[in-house]
Amino acid sequence: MIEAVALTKQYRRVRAVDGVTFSAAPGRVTGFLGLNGSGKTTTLRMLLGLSRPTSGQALINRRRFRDLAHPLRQVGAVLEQGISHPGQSGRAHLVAQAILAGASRSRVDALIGYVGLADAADQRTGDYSLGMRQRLAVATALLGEPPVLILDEPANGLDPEGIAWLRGLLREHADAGGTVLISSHLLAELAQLIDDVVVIAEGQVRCVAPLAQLYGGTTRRLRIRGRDPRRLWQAFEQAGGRVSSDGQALAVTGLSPEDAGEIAFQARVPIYELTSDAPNLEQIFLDLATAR
Ligand SMILES: Nc1ncnc2c1ncn2[C@@H]1O[C@H](COP(=O)(O)OP(=O)(O)OP(=O)(O)O)[C@@H](O)[C@H]1O
Repeated sequence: MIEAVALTKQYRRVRAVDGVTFSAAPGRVTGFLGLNGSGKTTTLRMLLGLSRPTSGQALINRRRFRDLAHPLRQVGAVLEQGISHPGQSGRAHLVAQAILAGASRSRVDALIGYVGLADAADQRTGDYSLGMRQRLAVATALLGEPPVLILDEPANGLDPEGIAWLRGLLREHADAGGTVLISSHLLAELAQLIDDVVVIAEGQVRCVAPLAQLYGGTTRRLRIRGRDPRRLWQAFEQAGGRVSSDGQALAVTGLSPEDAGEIAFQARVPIYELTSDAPNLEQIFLDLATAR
């Protein structure tokens, strides 16, 4: 469990984080979303004990990071900065970090395979691609088998295969009862991955909701073509839908695809096409992240 309670960070003139309250629950992947400079990194650094809050509380499993008995066994972090010495191999880095995390050599070997670095483990990390460095950072975070994972923009530098890998890994972690908090400035990048959303803008929380609720709040538009458009138009309107036409197809809002199909069937009009606009997630996010 991760909790931010009225968390605030004031730098000299900048209030980077301003009364932020949210929680990330076990068994869920929580996306922490905001545009550049919105306060994500500052919040995560406070949760990880790397920056002291001006006021409010940053808690991991109900304790401040510095009060955790075995921090590396309770929380794993992937932060934006490079974590390894460029001259060191990935394996050497993990072996050194394993000592701090109280992890065994066999755990290191297992993690190298788990994050897909088996072929690159003995190369200098200075020669790693950004994606390989992200994989190494994830392996480092997992060394102490922590139930809580905090990741700052981990999808940066990953190709689609890497993102799919990360998605599988974090889902597995949450399904096993772990807590995952993952930041990004792109909602679409996380849409397949997260259960809950926290949107931050100008240091303040703008939205805390399950992802499904963000989707649900938008009205989907159906595009429908059938043999008798005029009859369909009437039938949809009678059922409470709002109908317009672009000359080729009807655009219908206010009805679900299931309703529209049933209504066409009742009206005995064969349907040639029935598609539903996917909600534009990036637009929903931008609206939230830029609203005042
Ligand atoms: N050490 C610091 N001293 C002064 N201001 C800072 C410091 N760290 C961050 N800030 C300011 O606080 C605000 C929030 O920064 P933060 O890095 O938390 O945002 P972010 O959402 O993580 O952005 P990004 O995605 O670009 O990393 C910014 O205006 C930033 O300039």
